[in-house]
Amino acid sequence: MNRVAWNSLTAPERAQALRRPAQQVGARTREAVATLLDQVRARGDAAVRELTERFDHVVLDTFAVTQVEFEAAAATLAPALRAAIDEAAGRIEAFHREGMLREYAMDTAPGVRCERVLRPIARVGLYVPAGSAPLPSTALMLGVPARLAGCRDVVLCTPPRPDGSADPAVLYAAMRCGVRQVFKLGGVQAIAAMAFGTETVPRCDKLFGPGNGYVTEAKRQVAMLEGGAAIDMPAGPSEVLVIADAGANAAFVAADLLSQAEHGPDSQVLLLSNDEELIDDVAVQVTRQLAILPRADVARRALESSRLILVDTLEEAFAISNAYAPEHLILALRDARAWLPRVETAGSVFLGDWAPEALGDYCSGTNHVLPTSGAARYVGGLNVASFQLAITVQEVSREGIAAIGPCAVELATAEGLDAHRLAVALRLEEVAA
Ligand SMILES: NC(=O)c1ccc[n+]([C@@H]2O[C@H](COP(=O)([O-])OP(=O)(O)OC[C@H]3O[C@@H](n4cnc5c(N)ncnc54)[C@H](O)[C@@H]3O)[C@@H](O)[C@H]2O)c1
Ligand SMILES: N[C@H](CO)Cc1c[nH]c[nH+]1
Ligand SMILES: [Zn+2]
Repeated sequence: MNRVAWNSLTAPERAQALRRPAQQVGARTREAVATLLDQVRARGDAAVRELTERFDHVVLDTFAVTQVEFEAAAATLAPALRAAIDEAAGRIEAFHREGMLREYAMDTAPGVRCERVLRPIARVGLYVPAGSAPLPSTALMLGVPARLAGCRDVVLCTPPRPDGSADPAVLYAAMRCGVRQVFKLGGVQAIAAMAFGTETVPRCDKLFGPGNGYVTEAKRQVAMLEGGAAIDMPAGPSEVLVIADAGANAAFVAADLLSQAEHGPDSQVLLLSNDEELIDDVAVQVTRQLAILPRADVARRALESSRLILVDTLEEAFAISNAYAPEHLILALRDARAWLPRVETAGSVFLGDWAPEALGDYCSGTNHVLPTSGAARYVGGLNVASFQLAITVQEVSREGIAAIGPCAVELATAEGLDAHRLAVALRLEEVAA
């Protein structure tokens, strides 16, 4: 793996060391995605069918998963896997339920009642990746909060397998969340179908879920197009940043780095440590563990843009991490909790030697749909609120307008908006009469 000593790097070299491969989405990708979106928008299902043949090498007459397919999926799944999906769903639901927004109301002045009420987003589109590995856990991470929010229509797209079927574990996880509108579609064509609607895929108000560079770029573009759809966040190629001290277990750290590297060639994994010996040991462990990883080829490509970084102090490591804003941050530190206040940006944090990031991926209860490419500077991971509208309400009595009306009149006058002033002043006159 690439090793660097932070204090020996110039400013441009530091920027280069932390540059994400996914940020190098070139003009060519942007243009290709825009063209594919246009095709689906203009020609609906016919274009979706052609693109599925081109990119997934599958010819599909219909994309919708049938009741028979759902039942077959549940029946073919090994009982142990069904039980694991059920167990994970239970903890994800418990944690997300506890963190739900609440409605509230208060009197901001006598006779002025202000409230927040919550409504589900009516029709949401979920994307579950399956390009290089089907991710049933992602179906849970999306489906559980959508269900808790009470979304009326939940559409889910996931790429087809070579035989034209959908992954049975993804279907079982979808069913577990009450999702029955599932389409065997992947990539840009899936995002376009849910954003614009086609003859068979319903148009959705907001799209959710992770994906590769094409999926993430397609989401970015549909969010900017008139008649497109809102999106949750940029949730692209996986990342992890580990801050480890001399007492960390090198084999654990290496396994955590590789667990994200194996997601895709454009994943990025970083280790920051103030202990050179630990870095040596992690490098040895990475090589050793890579030798027996089935997805070693993918991981090796991700490691090309990954780094083992020697820092002078742990404080410096936190400064680097906060600037980088990683999707996942592992603190393999003695008394990791004591360092938590230093964390200013991150999608999800894992404290101590016994909290591998893979637990958050599957079953600790937190959500694994998290911001990548530095988006953790301004957005958090997926939660129930992502699927809700927070609507404010105000109810004002005669007493209320008498109390706060003059304030509005003053501000409207200052802004030179006379109709605003009048809307309040007329009522004030009536109340005074
Ligand atoms: N940030 C998060 O929260 C999070 C969570 C889970 C997974 N992920 C990431 O999701 C990604 C999953 O990627 P994946 O590839 O396995 O599955 P995917 O489902 O995202 O992408 C597969 C689809 O890409 C399309 N595609 C492939 N080559 C193309 C091309 N040349 N042009 C246009 N479209 C093309 C195909 O239609 C295919 O169906 C990984 O990068 C993983 O790290 C991120
Ligand atoms: N680590 C991924 C998010 O970057 C989520 C995931 C799903 N399955 C395994 N991992
Ligand atoms: Zn993962």
